Amino acid sequence: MIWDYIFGFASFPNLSALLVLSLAGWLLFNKYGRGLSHIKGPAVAGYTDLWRLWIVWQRRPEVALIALHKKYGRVVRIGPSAVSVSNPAAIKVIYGVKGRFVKSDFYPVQQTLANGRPLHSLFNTTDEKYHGKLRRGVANAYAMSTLVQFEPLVDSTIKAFLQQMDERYADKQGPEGVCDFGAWLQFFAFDVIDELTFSKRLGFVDEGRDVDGIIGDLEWLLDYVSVVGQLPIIDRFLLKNPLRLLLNRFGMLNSTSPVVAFARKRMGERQAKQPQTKPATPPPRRDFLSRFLEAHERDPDFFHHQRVLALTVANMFAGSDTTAITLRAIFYFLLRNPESMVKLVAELDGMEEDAHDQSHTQDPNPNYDPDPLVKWDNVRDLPYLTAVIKEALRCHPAAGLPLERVAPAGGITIGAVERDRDGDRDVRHWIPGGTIIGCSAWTVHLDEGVFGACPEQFRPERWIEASTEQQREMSSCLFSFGSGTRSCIGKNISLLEMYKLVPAVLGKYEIVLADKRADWKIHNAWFVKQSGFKVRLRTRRQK
Ligand code: HEM
Repeated sequence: MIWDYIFGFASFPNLSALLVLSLAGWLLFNKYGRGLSHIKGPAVAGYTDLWRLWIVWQRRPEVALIALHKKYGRVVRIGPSAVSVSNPAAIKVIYGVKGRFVKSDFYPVQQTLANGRPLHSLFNTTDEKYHGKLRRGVANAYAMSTLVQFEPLVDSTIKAFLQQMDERYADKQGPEGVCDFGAWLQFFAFDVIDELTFSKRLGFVDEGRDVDGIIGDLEWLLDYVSVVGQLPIIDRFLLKNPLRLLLNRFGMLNSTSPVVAFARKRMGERQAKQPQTKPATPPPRRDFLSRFLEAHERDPDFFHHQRVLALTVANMFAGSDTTAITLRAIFYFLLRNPESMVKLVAELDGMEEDAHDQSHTQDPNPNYDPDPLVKWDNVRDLPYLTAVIKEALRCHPAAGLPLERVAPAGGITIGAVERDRDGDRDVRHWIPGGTIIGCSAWTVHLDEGVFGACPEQFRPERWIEASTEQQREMSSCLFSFGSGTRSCIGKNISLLEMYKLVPAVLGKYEIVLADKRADWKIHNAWFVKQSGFKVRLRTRRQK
């Protein structure tokens, strides 16, 4: 009897109607049942995450987000269960050291595969306990005190970079002298991270090209993760579908990315070279891999080889494009603001002679370097250089999407009662537990209350003119490296690269834009990459 009823109902029109009703019910639940109806935003965004996906697909989500915050205020609903916050004060709440807001499912989409298994790295894991143990085990390798030991590794890549600039472009007329500087800065950033991690450059700078298609592969991955990350479930049907993983595990399909293949090869070489007995003193130049392998020796169960591999891959994934983007921003903004360029060059020229590394001159040997590089210790406190780097990080943050976290169970109140000339305004918002919430540096950095007037303008002076208290506030709200327990562990390394490369290039060349009328092009696929940044180089002087 009941079966007759069910089969009688299961006609095509009835099933279609049921489907339409369920879909409508689900959309309405998304819009009104998730506890976010009180937060303003584009109407469609409340119904489906496909809206976010579409915005990201168009490759300028940072522009869309800035416009949304201008229109709707500091808290904007960008999905059925997702909000973006542009209020700098929210950084402490969302990314605070207690780590109560865990990373969202956006991050595991970024896990690269090795033998059909996703690599859980420092960057992409959502497991806070695991992350804490992993980070504590290797934090020392990234510490400020370790930088001095990394300096020679950065120097060797800078020298290779300058040599290529000399041989290929410097002082050349016509099309021959036009250097795609943006591409070269990327070659530099990739080679530095290879050198720091494995003591071996892959050869991007030496060959002037994308070796083994690594840059192209990462670009593809970023295009994929930025879009799929808006609806992470799709990843299970595409890159991480179980059949694909299984075929990969049994060697019937090779989906190991070139970055992982490169890292694994280097690890294999290192392990083959390792002596049977431990040396009494560690080697003088310890790269990241040797430090990670030391962690493996201390705790082989936790830091097993797959994890060591994940750590090296995280360096390459998180440390190459981001640094290249910031370097491009520094040079580009300087070229677009000649008065800033003049001030910076004057500061660098004014450095004392001993700011240059002449350590090897004590040794009267053929290694004498007539063109020494500045030392980190001598440039790290230069006020204008520091202001330029901070301002470039502020105006063009490398990460171009909100750094998504999940609000803790029990929910949270964001905002405060604000007082202005018109009296008190209650701008508090209740965010239910489980909501995806995040700040994007692109919107946070436009806060006039923190960063001063005309925040859309590149003006390094704002970091110098501000009072000590304001400077502290600005630095704590500079969100380019994230904040809290999951903030960038490689920040010091990238600063080392910037503080060394910028003086090296500007000390050697006068740079001009190849075509002043041509703006760079921007492609935001999680990382906000620029292209079409071409220059000419004229040799200034030999030190
Ligand atoms: C200008 C250069 C860089 C920028 C702008 C940058 C930006 C960031 C940001 C925003 C995060 C936090 C992501 C989040 O919360 O979702 C992060 C994390 C991370 N970065 Fe960087 N980064 C840079 C350079 C580097 C370098 C050179 C390395 C490696 C040597 C590196 C390794 C990492 C790692 C491993 C994490 C994950 C940290 C954790 O969760 O514990 N980054 N970076």
